[in-house]
Order: sequence, then structure tokens, then C-alpha cells
Amino acid sequence: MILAPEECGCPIVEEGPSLVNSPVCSGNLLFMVLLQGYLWGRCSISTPCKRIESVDETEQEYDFIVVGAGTAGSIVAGRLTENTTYKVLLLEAGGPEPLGVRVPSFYRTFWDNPYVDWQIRTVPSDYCLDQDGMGCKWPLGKGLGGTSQLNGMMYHRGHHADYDCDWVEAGAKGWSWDEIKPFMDMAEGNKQIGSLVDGKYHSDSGQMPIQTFRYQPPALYDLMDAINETGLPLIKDMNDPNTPEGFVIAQAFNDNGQRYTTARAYLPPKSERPNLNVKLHAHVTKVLFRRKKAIGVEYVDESGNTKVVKARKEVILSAGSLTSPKILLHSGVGPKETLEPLGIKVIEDLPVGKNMKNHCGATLYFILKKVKNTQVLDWSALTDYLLQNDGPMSSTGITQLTGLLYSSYAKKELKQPDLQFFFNGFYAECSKTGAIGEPANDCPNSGYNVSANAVFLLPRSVGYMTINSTDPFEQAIYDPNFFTDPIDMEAIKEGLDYLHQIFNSQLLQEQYEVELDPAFIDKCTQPAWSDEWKECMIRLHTDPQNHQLGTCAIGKVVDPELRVYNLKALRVCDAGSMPSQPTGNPQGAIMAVAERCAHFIKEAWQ
Ligand SMILES: Cc1cc2nc3c(=O)[nH]c(=O)nc-3n(C[C@H](O)[C@H](O)[C@H](O)COP(=O)(O)OP(=O)(O)OC[C@H]3O[C@@H](n4cnc5c(N)ncnc54)[C@H](O)[C@@H]3O)c2cc1C
Repeated sequence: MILAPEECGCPIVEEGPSLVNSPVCSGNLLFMVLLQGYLWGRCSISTPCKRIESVDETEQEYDFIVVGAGTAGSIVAGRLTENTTYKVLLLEAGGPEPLGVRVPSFYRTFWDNPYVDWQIRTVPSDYCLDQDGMGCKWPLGKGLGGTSQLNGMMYHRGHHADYDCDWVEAGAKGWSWDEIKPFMDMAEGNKQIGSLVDGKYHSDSGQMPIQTFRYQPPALYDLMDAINETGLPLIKDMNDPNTPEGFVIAQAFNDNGQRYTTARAYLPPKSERPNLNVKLHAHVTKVLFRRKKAIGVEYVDESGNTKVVKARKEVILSAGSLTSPKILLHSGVGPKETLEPLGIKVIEDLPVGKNMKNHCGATLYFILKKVKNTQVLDWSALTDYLLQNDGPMSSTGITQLTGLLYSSYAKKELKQPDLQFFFNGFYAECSKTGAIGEPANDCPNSGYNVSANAVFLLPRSVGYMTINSTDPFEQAIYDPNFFTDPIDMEAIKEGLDYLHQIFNSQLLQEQYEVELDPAFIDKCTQPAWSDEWKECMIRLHTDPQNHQLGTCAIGKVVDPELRVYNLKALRVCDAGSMPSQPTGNPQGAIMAVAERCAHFIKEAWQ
């Protein structure tokens, strides 16, 4: 039933950008206006009684200050305030979660929207050449839930060797698989134990709901059949250590057809948790110190006023791997050769920002010349969604399929696949009029567009971030240094060969008549699929993942309990604290880092 707003029990406050002006879908005003209105009116989607309200003014002092209400920060603040004797302030530069991010099929809709995306660009380079020579675009979440508002929702825990070998060897003592697993379990609320996945490798007691999306488009099953035809494995659970390799419909952070950000999963409204104050539109500019002890932070509020707030016990930075180091640098914690020339007083000389790592790959664009029904957002999809939380709007199309394989550089005995594959298309994100059965916007003239990505998960190239200004509102400098190690390029080429096999399969050729999209290959004039062509495509259509980490790594900037070395009362708890990549999607590991961070803090202050 479609409910009228007054039946929700709390007033509906429309916040954040609307779907109506989405750049992904223009020209369908009436249908999109109605769709947005129906979503707001559906209480189980807009959940007005669970709204996280921002305090007007912060108090002078709190026990703990958490900076950033993103993926990790929401968990840290949610867990700390379970202890009702702690008064916690959660400061977030962005605003509330826009309603549209809850709809899985709109998962790309808010990329590049300044309300929810920091719109980060890396330094110009000889890759990401399809992005106007201005460096790579890195979408980065802003607002409640942080990047868990924008991401593809795939749940992966990484492989045991990521922790047992890579993390521990990098100095993360106490972070082996067996030691981190309890915290993964603490976060995971798996809804398919017994029906799809094995309880030995999953937990159902955590706060984050996890399951496969309810809906899979028919094209996804064709794609799986094509993969099967090429002889590549299909698996049921990519988190089962016995099946590390294969293609799978990923389990995702969702429930009842809706995305769950960590803010939604962990942060109760003010009425239920009075010891938690959330201040939105509060941009933290620096940490304040008395000698070597963090005593509070400075932030700028929505009116442009600079405020100071004190912490009795600790300050926890969870502003993400690209921003926690930036705040540290502006506070005087970082390499002295960076800080001194800028005139920033050095509080502690540490290699902040120096170990920036990210997964990297390439995107190939295809046209399906012979397509079946391509329109996936229409009245029928909207009705399925509103009435049953099901249908095309409740999933991410063929993006919910992923695959993990070994390149020739992987150590198979470690069961640590180092290539991952993603697919994009068949999203219910755009419609001309909402009429059932009409073709999608990009049909039928040239065909229907899909794309696929091959990503190397253990890149050898290491980047850095730094600042060259004392203005905390200026973007920092991000240089991922992709391909400085030639192995990274070679491994991605192997990944492209797998995609070639899949898209060249008899099934996809016969049923979809697939070909490379001429609009995306015309700059690479070498013979298709030659080594030179692949390198050209990789540099042109580079696919930097948004899995940046390591900028405040354990063993370099923070100790194994996530405390900044040689300073008191200051921790970094987010992707930046992770010393190296999990081989897969990182949010599972980031949630475990945040759970464990809260655990360390509670233990320290009990
Ligand atoms: C497009 C995309 C797709 C992805 N897909 C997946 C996926 O399918 N599965 C997966 O596991 N991972 C995925 N990821 C990666 C994953 O989402 C991120 O690694 C993770 O969310 C990062 O968590 P975090 O807590 O470190 O930072 P964030 O979630 O980014 O949180 C940082 C928060 O701090 C706030 N903040 C920043 N600066 C300040 C400041 N100065 N003052 C106050 N607040 C501040 C930010 O606004 C933000 O809310 C994807 C990422 C992207 C961008």
C-alpha cells in the first residue's frame, strides 16, 4: 500500500537532492516527480521516525569526538554511545542521507552531486585519459553514511591471506584473520545463513543487514551462462574460503529492497540515544593539541562560523582515507618536510599520507546490438518496488554480479585471487515516460550499452596524498602513481583477456550480438586485443576503484590499537588505517576496523 505521509507517525522532512534533477536521468520530469513523491510517502522507505537530527549548537565539551559520520565513523559513534555514561559528539561535513540513495537501482545517481560527493580529482597523469586530462575522478561520499551512500553495496570480507600475510607483515600486529574475524562477525547481519551461505563463514547477529538483492534481471543469468560457457567457475558465496575463485551474485548491504548505509544501520535517532549529539554540515578543520595530547577540534559550521569543541577523553578521526590524513596535516601531524615550508607548526613528524593504495583496473564498453526488452524503469517497476520492495528498482542490475580470479602473478596456494570483475548495465535508473515496454534511451539506434571492468587487487604501485596550502577547504593533492610498477599493467591486461572470452562467448554473440562500442575505442588504433591496444585502453579508460586506503596505516602512523604514534588521545579509525588492500571490496574490512576501534576505546576507558 502506498501510504500518505501523515500515516508515518512522524512528519516527513524532505532533505537532500531529489531524483528529479538527477543528471543520470533527464527529460522524464513527470514520471520522476511522481516516483520521488511516492517514495517519500512510503513510510518504510522514508522512515521519518528514525531520522538523525542535527543539534543546533554543540556543547563545550564531550567525552569523545568522532570526526566523520561515514562508513566507519557511524559505527564508532554508534558503538561508543551504547555506553550511556559517555557523551559523544559526531561531526559530519555533509548533510542527511538523500532518500534516493536508499533505492539500489539509483546507486550511481548521486555520483558527482556536490551534496553527497566530494568530487575528488587526482593529479593529471598518463592514465584516466578519457577524463579530460584532469586526473581521475574519485567519487567520495559526503554526509551521513559517507561513502556507504554511494557504493555498489557488495559485501566481501577479503581473503585470509590479506590479513595473515599482508597486514601482519606490514606491522599490524594482532590483525591476523583469526583476530579480526570476531569484529567482522560483530558487524554482519546475514539474512541468508543456511539458505545460501554457510554459518561457519558468516554471522547473523550484526547490525548491518546483508543478503543478495531480491531481483536479478534476465540479462544477468545470460551473462552467467556465458561465463559458464567459457569454463570459468560460478560460485555461491565469495566469502566462503573454500571457493575463493569464481563469479557470483554478491551479497549486498540491503534489506527490504533498500540500501543500508552504516549510519542507517548503527545510528539511532536522538530520542533513543540522548548521549549522542550529531552535528551535520560541520567541517572539521583541525585537531587541537595541548603539547602532545589531542584536546578537541576546530570546525566550521553551515553559517561559516568557526567553533571549538573539547574532548575529555579522545578524538577519533573517521573522515576517510583521503581526509583523515588531510586533517592531520593541517593540525601539524605529518612529514615535517611538508609542514614546515607551509608554516604549519609540527606537532609530530609522521609519514601521514605516504602509503596511499588503491585497486586499479580498466573499463571496456560494449554495445548489445540485438537486445530484448531494455527499459527497466517504468510503472511496473515502480509498482513492484512500492508494493513488494522487489523488482528492478530493488537491485543494481548486472552490477550485482562480480568475479574473482587469479592472475599469473597470484600465489594460488594462499587462496588470494588478485583479479576482480565488475559489470554495469540494466539499472532501473532512467525512463523516458514510465510507459511499460518502451525501449531505453540508448536504444534502438546503435544498441544498448553495457560495460565491464577488470581490476587488479594487489597493485604494487603506491601513491601518496599531501597538501600544498594551509587552507583546509582546498582539495588536497592525490597522486595514486598507477602503473609505476609494470606488473600492475600486465595483470590488468590478463583481466581484459578474461572479459574478451566472456563477451566473445557464443551465447552473448548469438543472443545479444555484442561488440566493442566504437565510440570508446576510436582513440586506440592498434589491432584490437593486441598487447599495445590493451595498454592503450587501460590508460584511456582506467578504472581506479574507490578503495583508497593506507594513508594513516597501522605500523606507520597509528599503532595496532589505532592510536596515532607518540600522541595522546587521538586515533584514526577508517580505511586510512588499513595497511594494505583486502583482495575484494573493502567495506566489510572497514566495518571490522570500526567495530574493533570502538572495542579498543571501550576497553581503554572502562
Ligand atoms: C562508487 C563506489 C563504489 C564502491 N563500491 C563498494 C562496494 O560495492 N563494496 C565495498 O565494500 N566497498 C565499496 N566501495 C568502497 C567503500 O565504500 C569505501 O572504501 C568506504 O565506504 C570508506 O569508508 P570510510 O569510513 O573510510 O570513509 P567514508 O565512508 O568516506 O566516510 C568519511 C566521512 O567523513 C566525512 N568527512 C570528511 N571530511 C570531513 C571533515 N573535514 N569534517 C567532517 N566530516 C568529514 C565525509 O563527509 C564522510 O561522511 C565503493 C566506493 C565508491 C566510491
